[in-house]
Amino acid sequence: MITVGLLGCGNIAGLIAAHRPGNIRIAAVYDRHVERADDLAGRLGALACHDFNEFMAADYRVAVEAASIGAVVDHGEALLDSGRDLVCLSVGALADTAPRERLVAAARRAGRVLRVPSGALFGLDNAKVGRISRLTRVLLRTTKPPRALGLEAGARQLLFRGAAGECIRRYPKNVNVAVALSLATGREAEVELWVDPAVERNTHEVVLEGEFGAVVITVHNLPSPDNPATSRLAALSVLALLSDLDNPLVVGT
Ligand SMILES: NC(=O)C1=CN([C@@H]2O[C@H](COP(=O)(O)OP(=O)(O)OC[C@H]3O[C@@H](n4cnc5c(N)ncnc54)[C@H](O)[C@@H]3O)[C@@H](O)[C@H]2O)C=CC1
Ligand SMILES: O=C([O-])CC(=O)C(=O)O
Repeated sequence: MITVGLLGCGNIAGLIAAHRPGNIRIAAVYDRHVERADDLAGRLGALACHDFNEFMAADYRVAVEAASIGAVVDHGEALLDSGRDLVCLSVGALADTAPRERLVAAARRAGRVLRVPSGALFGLDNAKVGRISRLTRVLLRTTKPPRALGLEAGARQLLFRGAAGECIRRYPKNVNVAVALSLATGREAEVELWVDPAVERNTHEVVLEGEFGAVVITVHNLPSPDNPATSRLAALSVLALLSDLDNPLVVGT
């Protein structure tokens, strides 16, 4: 049984709770909105933590952050130092070298692992060959319905083109995947962020070229029910990651 503490009781946490398989028990939940923690804990029979100290004191093996970049910056190190693995969805917190190195150092000190799930993307598994064999192009082209960014647009519109680190600074709730792709490949991704009133799904195109050859992967993600910016796949991907922690047969690089 894998025991989990959920940091953040919003949309992804709700999906994790609804779809969790039998080998995962959510033992404790924490949100800065106390009523969200109470509500989710009530549905799960978990401990509702009303502040971060309570969450630290609770008994679970893996912390899953589904909150915000700020939550990772504020609490990531303490969670790792306490001897838990940390699964981090707000990957934008790892875009800059200094905070990333602080978290990695904490994981190393504690002998634990900071895990970045595939989230809303497919293809991070073999994208990791970029750390072994040269890639000449790493591009993420993301297209979302305007409402996912709280915008109205009459036509397809390019919001941003440039480096992943700059894109996540400008759109911290929409392109965590760009930072995940950069970390996987070891090369900062170029990003195009579009809004398009003609699309219903959050669409991510991953384009990689290099010594291995070339690949284009397009993911057409259903948005999640309570947050159109976030794809359902991101929550399911965390459950797949957690399920593998105790698995004697692990598939995928
Ligand atoms: N890596 C990936 O592929 C993806 C990552 N994300 C990221 O995952 C995170 C969660 O997404 P959702 O569940 O859709 O968001 P949400 O907004 O529905 O829920 C986030 C919850 O966390 C709580 N929270 C935020 N900061 C907190 C803090 N410092 N301390 C305690 N509670 C805090 C909020 O009150 C809220 O209830 C976001 O940062 C989002 O950008 C979303 C989609 C894909
Ligand atoms: O859920 C998605 O499609 C991607 C997303 O919001 C993110 O990476 O922050």
